[in-house]
Amino acid sequence: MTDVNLETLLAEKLIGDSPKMQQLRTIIKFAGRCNSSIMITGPSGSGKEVVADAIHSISDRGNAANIAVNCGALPEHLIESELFGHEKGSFTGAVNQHVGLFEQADNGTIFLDEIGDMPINMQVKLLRVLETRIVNRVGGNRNIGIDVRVIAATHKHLGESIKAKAFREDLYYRLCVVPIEVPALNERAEDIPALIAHFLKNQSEANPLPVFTEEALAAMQRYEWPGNVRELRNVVERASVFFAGREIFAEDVAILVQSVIAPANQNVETAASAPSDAWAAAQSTQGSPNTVHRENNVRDLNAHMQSEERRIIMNALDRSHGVVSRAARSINIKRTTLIDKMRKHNIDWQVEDHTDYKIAV
Ligand SMILES: Nc1ncnc2c1ncn2[C@@H]1O[C@H](COP(=O)(O)OP(=O)(O)OP(=O)(O)O)[C@@H](O)[C@H]1O
Repeated sequence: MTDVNLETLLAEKLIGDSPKMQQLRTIIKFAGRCNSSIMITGPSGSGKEVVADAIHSISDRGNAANIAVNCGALPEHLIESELFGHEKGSFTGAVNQHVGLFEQADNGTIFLDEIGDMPINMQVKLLRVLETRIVNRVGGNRNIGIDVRVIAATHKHLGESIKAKAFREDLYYRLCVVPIEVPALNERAEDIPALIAHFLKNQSEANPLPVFTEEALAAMQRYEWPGNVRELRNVVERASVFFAGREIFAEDVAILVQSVIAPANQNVETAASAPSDAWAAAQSTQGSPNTVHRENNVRDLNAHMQSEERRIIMNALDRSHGVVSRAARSINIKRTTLIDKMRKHNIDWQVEDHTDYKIAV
């Protein structure tokens, strides 16, 4: 691939020209040329999968398979056979032979998303495959050689998982040959107008597009974007419906971002028509009187944030009648992330007597 083609491809896939994005593109170009394992970190929705996809596309493996696996979404008892395959009859339900994802990705790339969620016993097996480049199907006795480039990603601090013995240090170093960090959107607010234009271009042609005024763009750049680029994409989609063919002003931005997080001192019903905390912060660099008052009452920021997170999750689950996927969508996080957080906060259907929270939905 010529340098010009490579630049064009990267510019199409990864929108944004801020210094942080330019730096990221430089690392991606380097990563595309080498064959080492890569660990991509960064907050949820920041674009880790987009980066992994870009690396695959510009690499020599670009024409071979690029297989993405969400390690947090695979049921624990199926992970091994999903990743490495199984032979017919190797366990109850194995009615056919199954070629695992590693074999399917031969000569190409496998993207192991949410690697921090991989069960510890599978981490040992993954490490062995990375070291030997050989897979064994469950119930099989053949060594199958594979040539696969591994890209892993996580939004977790794996250092903490390693300390807690939930993630193997040897696997971490094996995967983290080329570490890449994707910055949060609020660290590159300069990219927001270009991202908005990009997402508007992808909207249905059925409705006339809205027009973000300069002041609305500035307000969007002041907002914190806790859900990063994914949240921005959702807000642009919402804008295309609410403001089809109309101009969007700064005050309209509050309406667009409001449904993401309810303010701390409001109940769920009233929160639906009020701007979010992050929006309140964006409105004024001084903070509104309301914000200042709430902050003065906070004596332990960590504990406060934990209890806020729990409260928001409980409200979302209540509104979705315990349907986890719907609750996750309503607060703009992945279903697997919500399940993680439910575990962290000990939310389950046994604890809460009034609602039947269905973790597996
Ligand atoms: N730089 C970018 N240019 C264009 N689209 C982007 C960019 N970054 C992210 N996106 C879009 O934002 C959304 C979220 O990106 P992605 O899934 O890559 O995030 P992630 O960091 O992998 O999230 P998670 O941690 O939740 O898996 C996707 O729709 C993606 O296409």
